[in-house]
Amino acid sequence: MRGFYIGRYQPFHHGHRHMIEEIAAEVDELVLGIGSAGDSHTTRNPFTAGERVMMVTKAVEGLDATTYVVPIEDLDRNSVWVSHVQSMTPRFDVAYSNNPLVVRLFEEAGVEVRQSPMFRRDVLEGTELRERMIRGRDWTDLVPDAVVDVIREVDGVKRIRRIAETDANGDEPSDA
Ligand SMILES: Nc1ncnc2c1ncn2[C@@H]1O[C@H](COP(=O)(O)OP(=O)(O)OP(=O)(O)O)[C@@H](O)[C@H]1O
Ligand SMILES: NC(=O)c1ccc[n+]([C@@H]2O[C@H](COP(=O)(O)O)[C@@H](O)[C@H]2O)c1
Repeated sequence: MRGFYIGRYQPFHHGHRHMIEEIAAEVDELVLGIGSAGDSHTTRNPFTAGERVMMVTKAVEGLDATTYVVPIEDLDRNSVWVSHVQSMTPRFDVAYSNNPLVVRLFEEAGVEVRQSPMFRRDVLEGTELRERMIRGRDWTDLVPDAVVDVIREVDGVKRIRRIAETDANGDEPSDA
């Protein structure tokens, strides 16, 4: 059986890793969608699709299930989004998500969806991590070591701080 799990992974954190470990126990193969692939360099979406491909690929190394990492750009039309996803990915039998819109769209398209409880959501949340990077607070314990390495390689903390400063000065539009 093959499963599908999509997230923006801005950045990939231990909550995602926990969910993937649970999914890997149920499937033979797992397709990991990098959502909003066309977005980067904003406070809500600081990292590029390529950077997130590196984070996710390295963070799932050693998992029993075979994994495929596929970037997926957003569409203006929710009604055809599931077909768009299916056109970009290996065929899958079940979708995993805790995102209510994603759950609704897959269910309406007749795809089985499985949800799981949030894991340590008080700290394991992308928004919280980005805020910690901007404020200079510790964030490295909340993500796999491989993700720390990628963010260091691309000088990601400096980037997100610069974007946040620009936003605060009102110099540039942002989707945050
Ligand atoms: N701590 C967690 N435990 C379990 N699932 C999680 C956790 N955090 C996020 N998820 C789920 O992982 C998927 C991808 O989430 P996403 O990449 O948006 O992360 P996020 O932490 O919710 O980020 P953001 O705060 O930037 O929206 C969604 O289905 C989301 O509900
Ligand atoms: N119409 C669309 O393009 C559409 C619809 C539903 C979800 N998505 C994407 O799926 C991903 C869902 O991931 P999150 O659970 O991390 O929000 C996001 O990147 C979101 O933009 C896109």
